[in-house]
Amino acid sequence: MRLRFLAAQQGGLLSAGILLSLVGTIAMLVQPLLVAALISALVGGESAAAEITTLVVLFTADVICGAVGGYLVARAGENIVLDLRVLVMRRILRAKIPALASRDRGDLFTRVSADTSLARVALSSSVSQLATSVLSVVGCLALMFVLDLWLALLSVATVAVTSIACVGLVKAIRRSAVENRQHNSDFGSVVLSQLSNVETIKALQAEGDELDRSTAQATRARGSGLKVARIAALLTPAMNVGTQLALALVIIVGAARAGQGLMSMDALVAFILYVLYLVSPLVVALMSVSQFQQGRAALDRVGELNQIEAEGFRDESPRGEHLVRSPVALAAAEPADSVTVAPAGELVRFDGVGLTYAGREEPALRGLDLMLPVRGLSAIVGPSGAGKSTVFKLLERFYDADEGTVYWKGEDIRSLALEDLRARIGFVSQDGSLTRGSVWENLTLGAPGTSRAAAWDVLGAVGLDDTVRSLPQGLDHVLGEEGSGLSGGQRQRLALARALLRQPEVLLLDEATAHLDSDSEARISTVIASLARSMQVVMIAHRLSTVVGAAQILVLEDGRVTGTGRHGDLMQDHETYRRLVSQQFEQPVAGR
Ligand SMILES: Nc1ncnc2c1ncn2[C@@H]1O[C@H](COP(=O)(O)OP(=O)(O)OP(=O)(O)O)[C@@H](O)[C@H]1O
Repeated sequence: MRLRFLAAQQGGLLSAGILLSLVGTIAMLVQPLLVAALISALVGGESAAAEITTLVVLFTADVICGAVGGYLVARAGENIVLDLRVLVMRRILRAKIPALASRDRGDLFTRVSADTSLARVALSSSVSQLATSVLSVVGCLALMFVLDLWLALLSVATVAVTSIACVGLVKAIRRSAVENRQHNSDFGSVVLSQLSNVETIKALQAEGDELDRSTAQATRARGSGLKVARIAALLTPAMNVGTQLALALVIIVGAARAGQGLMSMDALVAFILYVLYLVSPLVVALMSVSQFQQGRAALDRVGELNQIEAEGFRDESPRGEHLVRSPVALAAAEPADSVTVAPAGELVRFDGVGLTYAGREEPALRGLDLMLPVRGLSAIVGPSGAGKSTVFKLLERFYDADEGTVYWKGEDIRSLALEDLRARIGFVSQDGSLTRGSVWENLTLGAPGTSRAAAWDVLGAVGLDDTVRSLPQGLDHVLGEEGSGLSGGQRQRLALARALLRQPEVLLLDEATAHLDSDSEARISTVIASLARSMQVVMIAHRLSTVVGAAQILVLEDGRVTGTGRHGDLMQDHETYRRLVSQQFEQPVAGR
């Protein structure tokens, strides 16, 4: 799998770190033997300078190798997390909208943040800990056997019985930890949705209910966390009981053997030190196997994101700067020998287009036909749920039609490179969709090469220049989450300016004037009318006062276009349009 590759890429760093840690472990393992030699020298009244010097050297090597090795392994681990997160975020940001829509946002968030961290542990520190602790255990045992066979057999038997009991505990910890991670992920989902809807929660005075909801999830997470803690709390004492038992037996039997002259006192001291050394690496070895398995499970969860269906971009990592149309880029992108040619003046055509969203029985669009010319103002009106926004989503290719074809200048849009198609479309959604960051960052998102002068021009065009000048840091003023700090109308005008900076051929406005007061609306209407002289502007509008001047109004009902024409024609011929208009104006609006 590609993700495992990431660990391989850090192989050099990891191996160096593990190797150094192993050297440190060997330096530690030899120390009891030197202590024995030191005791023997001191008891025999000989000079112990050599033993003391070697002990100091070994101790220093143990500390330095352990520290540097640990750092290198941690560094490799952090590199792995970074690579993993970049890989996964690239996949998520390039994912097809339907593939993302079917997933829980909290679950995605946990996978990208918490699971990548767990995967780091599996691929770095647990591997290193396992290697050093296995070496410690094997080394201790081997040296114990060298020192005294019978005492070693006795210790191994005692420690083995305890270890078998502990393996059961480690498995139980793993099961509960998996459950705990799921509970934490569920808690994260609830918190995410509450943070996104905090104003609605307040307006509905539902703080109490929502607090109950997040508390319930947090309580579940606490429950499973405590379960992990309870079992983990048993593990070290269980291992300690085994060691104390082994130690007691070693002291009793060892002293007896030393008394009988079967082993020396200094060997007994060294042996006791090895018994003491044995416990901690044994616990660490057991825990690292469990961590490794948990990390592998997390890695699989992260790896599964790699299966999310991605959109087909020509460029491996598309960035706005390559995509914003310049006259040169545009000329190059025009199909030279296009087989299909659009009728003169035609920009977009929907031909018998149908779409049913996943999980829905009723189609959102059915056999929809429409044509958008290269210039002019078009308006899409119709009752709620008629399919107006879906038309935009198909044109942006967030979704592909189940039946029929959408054409761009006579070419099936599925045959165009996505980056070329989207570079030609400006889109302003109902909420403006701003993000945390400065006005400048929001404005130039998708148009990174923009000059300050061009930015002021476009802000002036949407009537936002004075507002931005009055902000404490002007263009560099930092907005809060989702553009908070600006009014709804100002956010929409900033989003409109951002779309205009990309010099689109078609501008899609999904109720983009919905939040404007009549003054701002009049200003924007003037801007839109002048834009429509050089490009196609399509407005979805519930406020029909904004569309009466449109060159064509398309009435959508139940996923079909049931009428096309100017306001005056539709007032005469189209009953639904007349009804929509009369619902908004006390007196039916006179035809133009
Ligand atoms: N992502 C989606 N998944 C499932 N169904 C959807 C999705 N988006 C829209 N729909 C459904 O498709 C139909 C058309 O939706 P669409 O948003 O295009 O209507 P609309 O005319 O823009 O409505 P409104 O004026 O209320 O915004 C509706 O029945 C809606 O519930």
